Amino acid sequence: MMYRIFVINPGSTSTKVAVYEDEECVYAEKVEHSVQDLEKFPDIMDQYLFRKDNILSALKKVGFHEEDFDAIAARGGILPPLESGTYLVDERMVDYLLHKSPVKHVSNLAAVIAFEIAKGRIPVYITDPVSVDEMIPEARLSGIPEIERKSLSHALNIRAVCRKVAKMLEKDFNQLNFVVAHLGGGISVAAIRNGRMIDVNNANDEGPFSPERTGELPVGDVVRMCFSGKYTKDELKKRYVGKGGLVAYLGTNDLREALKRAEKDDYAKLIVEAMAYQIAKEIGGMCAVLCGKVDGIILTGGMAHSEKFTEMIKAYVYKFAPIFIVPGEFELEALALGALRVLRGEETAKRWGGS
Ligand SMILES: Nc1ncnc2c1ncn2[C@@H]1O[C@H](COP(=O)(O)OP(=O)(O)O)[C@@H](O)[C@H]1O
Ligand SMILES: CCCC(=O)OP(=O)(O)O
Repeated sequence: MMYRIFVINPGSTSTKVAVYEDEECVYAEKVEHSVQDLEKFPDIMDQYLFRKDNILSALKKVGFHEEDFDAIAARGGILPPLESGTYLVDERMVDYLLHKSPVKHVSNLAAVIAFEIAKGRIPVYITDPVSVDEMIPEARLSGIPEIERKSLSHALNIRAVCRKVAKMLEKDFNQLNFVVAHLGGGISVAAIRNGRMIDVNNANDEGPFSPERTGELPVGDVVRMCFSGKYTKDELKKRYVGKGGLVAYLGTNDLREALKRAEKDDYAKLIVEAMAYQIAKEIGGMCAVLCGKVDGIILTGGMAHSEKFTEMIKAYVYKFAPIFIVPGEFELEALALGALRVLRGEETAKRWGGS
């Protein structure tokens, strides 16, 4: 029996959709949203109808209808911390994502829209949401009791590329240790021990600076900035997520553009090299988390397309473990395969305990 799955993955500036028939992707589209379109919605969650209309139009354009699918697979958003795996979406989860999630992230919309499209006729699944949390206890402490470190990462792509490399090595993912650096608009660097993500930088607040985010900052200076009276809370937030990193230094979030400028401009060269340096430093830290027992360091995400950039990182970390470059992201595929494993009965969908 063939299963047809509709996949929904909203990103900050686009919504990606795909149709899978078993493991085969028969249709994929990235629906781009202009800044002008998105600016109409000051609150991300108000984009709900706009995103849903875009998704349904994309479907209709290629002749699919809601009733053609056996399931919908949606990117999981910011739920309370949870184990990796595939979860059945229910009303309580939808309510949480819509009204209670502590972080407004566009991934929160995916399951909500999917649930509305499914109308209870077919199941909706999320796989490895942003808030997958498998951190070991010692990774949780920040140094201030009221603040616990949070596991908010590109868990879906990180786990998908681990599976790919494990398959290449003809080994079981659950018996391998990896350090994975997802190098996108935001950056997550994770330590994977026997298939579990035991530590990862929060891609919004910690780790290296990235094309659009500052990552970790010197805390004393941040406090001074907060109390300077010069910025509102929202302005400061935008400085560290959205307008930080490459954007702050070079006015672009595009590594290709930054690399081009670096050929002639020493300042741009310094910034790109500093980003590679910070990424390497985080990778080194995660190698220590794994006590140096690392089967592979995986570089993935959009920036891993650039050989020039991955070579800069490799120069620091090549002695630690074999390096695997898996450019781009495999989120649509990972969502489809997560749902497929459940439809085929190879895995049971987890029920979300709620909050
Ligand atoms: N072929 C490429 N060469 C170098 N950098 C690239 C390439 N493709 C994408 N990038 C860079 O990757 C970053 C975005 O990563 P991506 O994973 O696509 O983003 P997102 O996190 O938004 O999904 C941008 O800085 C972009 O310039
Ligand atoms: C908050 C962690 C996940 C994340 O940063 O996703 P995007 O890069 O897609 O915003």
